[in-house]
Amino acid sequence: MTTDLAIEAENLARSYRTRTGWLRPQRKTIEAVRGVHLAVGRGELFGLLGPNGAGKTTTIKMLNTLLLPTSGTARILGYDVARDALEVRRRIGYVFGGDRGLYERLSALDNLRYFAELYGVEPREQLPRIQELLETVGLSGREKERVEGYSRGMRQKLHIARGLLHRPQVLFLDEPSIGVDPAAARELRRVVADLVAGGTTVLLTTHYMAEADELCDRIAVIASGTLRAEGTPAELKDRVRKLDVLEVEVHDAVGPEHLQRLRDTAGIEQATVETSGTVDVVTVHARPSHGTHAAVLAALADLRTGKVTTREPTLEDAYLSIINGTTTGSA
Ligand SMILES: Nc1ncnc2c1ncn2[C@@H]1O[C@H](COP(=O)(O)OP(=O)(O)OP(=O)(O)O)[C@@H](O)[C@H]1O
Repeated sequence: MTTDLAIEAENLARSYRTRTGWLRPQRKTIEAVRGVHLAVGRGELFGLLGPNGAGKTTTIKMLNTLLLPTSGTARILGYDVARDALEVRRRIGYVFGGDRGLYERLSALDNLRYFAELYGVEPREQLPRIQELLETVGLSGREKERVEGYSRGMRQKLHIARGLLHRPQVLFLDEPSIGVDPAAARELRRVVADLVAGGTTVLLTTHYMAEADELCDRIAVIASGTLRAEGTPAELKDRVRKLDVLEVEVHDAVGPEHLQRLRDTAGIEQATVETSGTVDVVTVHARPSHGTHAAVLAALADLRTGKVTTREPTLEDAYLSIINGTTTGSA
């Protein structure tokens, strides 16, 4: 089957039926994914970003045949995920973050041997393929150790090696760097970038904006089951480039009333706060104006403020602006 697209979705939707309550249980339908369109080219590294519960994992599970769509269609390398599930499975790998999916009491080598058997890798190809993958992910020399002694970063690398055993053309990476330290996360990014350089198509979900910015060719932002924006990291950042980003250090606790005061100020599109060490840092997105500086400080007048800085918008600024609804549509 020939198509330039590795991943396609048209109007893809999935709802879950659940029960709420205990004494008087009631049926409830959750529309996790509501009509998603995707077109990912072969060899692309595509990021799917969104807040918790946005529908990222549900989307991935439909694309990799683990869940049937409630409506809509999806194809991987031209094969329909519902009708040609076997053909799809042969060509994809799935790696998810966290602790599931590996045998703790076995060595990394034995884990990979087991999965190679399970994925139907030819017996005489198994060992060379495993050695090659251990090399790719940087675990050579540690493969005889039991997984229970592995660090988070090493486990993630092993997960990636497992997902690549059968040489998938399309790899789904669901939060690969969750809980991994910065040095190990950088190593993982190198592994992912190398895979894409070698021609693998990757669909990645992550909550780390800097990771998405560094790695992804294109990004789609999903919230409440619908796509809110799509474009290259640069295109997404351009949406907020017309805004000034102001950061104010505050040495007292910033309350919801301060944020509300800021949001009610003319020209301010967004105000958020994050605690960094002993200070609260208030970030404000504002339309460029001479008065912004003074207006922001006035809104925080009852607090002890420190350094005020203006900086270039980051992908995180663009992301927050998209999911909070201050920018919409395709880039
Ligand atoms: N098996 C299930 N049964 C019922 N509801 C579910 C099920 N799986 C997911 N949901 C709901 O569907 C919605 C989307 O969940 P999903 O796991 O796809 O989000 P996500 O974007 O991957 O979130 P996170 O970033 O937290 O992993 C959420 O409201 C979630 O509670």
